Amino acid sequence: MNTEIDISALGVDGDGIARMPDGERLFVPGALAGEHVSVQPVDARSAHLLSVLRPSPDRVAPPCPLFGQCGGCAIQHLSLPAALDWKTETVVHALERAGFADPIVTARFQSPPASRRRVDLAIRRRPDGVAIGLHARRGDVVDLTTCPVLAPALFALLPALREVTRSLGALRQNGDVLINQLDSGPDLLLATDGPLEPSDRAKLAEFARSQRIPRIAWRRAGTTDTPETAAQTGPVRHLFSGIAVAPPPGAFLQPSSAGEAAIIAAVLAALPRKLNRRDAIIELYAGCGTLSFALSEKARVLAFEGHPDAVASLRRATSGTRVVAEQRDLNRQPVMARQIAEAGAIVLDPPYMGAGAQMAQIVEGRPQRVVYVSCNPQALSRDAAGLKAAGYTLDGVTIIDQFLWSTEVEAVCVFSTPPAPRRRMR
Ligand SMILES: C[S@@+](CC[C@H](N)C(=O)[O-])C[C@H]1O[C@@H](n2cnc3c(N)ncnc32)[C@H](O)[C@@H]1O
Repeated sequence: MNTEIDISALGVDGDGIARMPDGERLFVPGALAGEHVSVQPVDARSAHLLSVLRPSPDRVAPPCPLFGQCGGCAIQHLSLPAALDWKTETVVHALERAGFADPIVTARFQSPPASRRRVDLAIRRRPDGVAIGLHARRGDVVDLTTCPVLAPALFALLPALREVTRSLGALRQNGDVLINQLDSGPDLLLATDGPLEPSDRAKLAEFARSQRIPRIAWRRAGTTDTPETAAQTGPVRHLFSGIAVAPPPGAFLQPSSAGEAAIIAAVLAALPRKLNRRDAIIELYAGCGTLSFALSEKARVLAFEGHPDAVASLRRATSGTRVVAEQRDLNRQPVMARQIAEAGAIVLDPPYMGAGAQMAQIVEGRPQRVVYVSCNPQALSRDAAGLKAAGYTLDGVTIIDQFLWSTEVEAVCVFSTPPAPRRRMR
């Protein structure tokens, strides 16, 4: 039976939320906060949007014809300024839940459309060819025939990529491809559900030559095997703060270069003023050095990273710099409180699940400045609660929206604590 309801909020997945008379929440995909809508209930917790009777002033026409089918974007019906406000609130609420009342938002950044330089796409063989794209929210792959998010150079590869993957014996039904748009050109990590035959390698080599792709790596789909090089036409190279790094296939890269610059600027601005040349910054979850070389302009950097290939590429680039890189699984073997305590500052950029066991050592080490780069407000809330309990203040937070039209948001948070009082000698 159709019902009219008021939408009171936008949930973390981008669905409208209505409060029902029994206090339960009803999720309505496609509806926005403040709207009066007509819905058809699907089950006790969700409903299908039939029509918007009173639209939000923030509602806009989605810029992409695939919106609603393709699972890549969740909030194209919300204006970009309103999306940035909503993402800001998500981070602010996460910090409030951790105990920091009224966080000061120091700066906000939103990347422009058509600037995404890293993407992970699914590949499906179909009777009429190959589809390459993102999964529908609860369904199959939607062929990416247009995309307002991807950088044009990256999107331009897709037609030729469809053709070459269609011809591969290694692609039986399913595969995926991670593309990093590096300074040296597109870097592809292809995974397929069948083994790579010599004839496949020849086709990939020709594709790499014709598309000016320096490297195509391959591994079996569904595995985390070390990728093998399937085709190489030239060196792989990417500059981080002017230092050339050769990232491994599928390396973590910030999704846009402007977003990367905004994160670096916020992290550098957060460092203590009195750092001197002998101080060391401890950088945790350093990847291939996105932040490391920028930080090294301020002090020595001890950079810890768990992925062996990432840390190897970082290490190869450190000669002549003030960065020392060490491989460490920071869940199993965190940097201990005693070493943390001696650092001039701690900079951490943990994965989606947050800093886990490493956070306990940071809290115990009580460094004066902790700069936390977050990609998940829930994990940030958990980790920041430990800092609050230890007496830290939150100096400010920078909001970074570089996953345009998705529900993802990043933040750079600056935490400080006064030095521990010295014990008097009796
Ligand atoms: C969000 S990325 C940040 C990388 C880098 N700071 C950047 O901006 O490019 C998180 C990094 O944490 C690393 N990582 C994930 N789990 C880890 C662990 N248990 N120990 C150490 N590093 C880990 C990943 O390999 C990845 O490089």
